[in-house]
Amino acid sequence: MEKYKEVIECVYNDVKNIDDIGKVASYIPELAFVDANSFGISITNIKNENFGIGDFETKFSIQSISKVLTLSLAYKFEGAELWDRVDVEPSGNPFNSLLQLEADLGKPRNPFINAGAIVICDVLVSHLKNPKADFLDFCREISNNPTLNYDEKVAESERVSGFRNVALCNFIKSFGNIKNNVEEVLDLYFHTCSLEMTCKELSQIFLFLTIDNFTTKKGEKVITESQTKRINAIMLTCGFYDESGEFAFRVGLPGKSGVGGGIVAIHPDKYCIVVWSPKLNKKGNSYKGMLFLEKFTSKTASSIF
Ligand SMILES: NC(=O)CC[C@H](N)C(=O)O
Repeated sequence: MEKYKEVIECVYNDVKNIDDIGKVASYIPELAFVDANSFGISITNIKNENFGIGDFETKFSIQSISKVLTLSLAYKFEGAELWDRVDVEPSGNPFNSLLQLEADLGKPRNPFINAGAIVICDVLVSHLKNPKADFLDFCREISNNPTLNYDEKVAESERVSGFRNVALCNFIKSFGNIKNNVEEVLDLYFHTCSLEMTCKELSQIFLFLTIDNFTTKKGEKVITESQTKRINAIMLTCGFYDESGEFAFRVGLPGKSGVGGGIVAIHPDKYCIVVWSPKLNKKGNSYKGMLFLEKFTSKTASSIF
């Protein structure tokens, strides 16, 4: 941890005051109220040792980072059958695009674009008695953190402004790939996106994808080793929408971003690192977050390649 700590302090100070060309997401009105200059980093290693700097203990909206959590639970339920409903190919398109869905007959390219995550939420609605409460329980259990919660204001803001997501869900349903009621599926989707966590909490919850054979405090396995490998692979190839290649090229770790400005990156068997800076580049990924991680993995020579 000492080696990482020194590099994090140094890169944090380097990146903190650079001219940030990004813009805070405002298409979900509630997200625009964030302090645009927030900047936090947290790293947790497989021994559960943690180090953080800056605003690493401030809660923010994790947005699409939640797509990894919903996928994990749906994969646990369905196993390999899940891939009949959603593919595992990079889309090369923006996260909220409708473009490929018609040609692909309502089967989303991957679970980390909005279309794919909406199908994953439909799978969860089919399996869970109380989808919102049960999914939250799953997150609380794998993180051993009973304080995790949704931000109802953000969820409501998404509901009233989520025209594209409503379109996506209805369009996919027209192909038969949404089995439940559209409102119920979207209600779960908007809530999962509204989950709020700190950088520290995020770097801890994702230990289940960092550590082989991870078990919860109750001694239960979350997903199998093979499932862990596959989810990390999808993060590497699809975690940053049409900038996934760029992230793999510059940072070299499996990761996932959200329009709240958070990025989670995993070095399997070593650590999980999280950066939060709300100003986003044109592809919807945190501008400073990507820069920080590029410098961090370069200086520590700790990418997976
Ligand atoms: N990329 C993201 O973080 C997008 C999530 C956002 N809730 C949406 O549905 O548009």
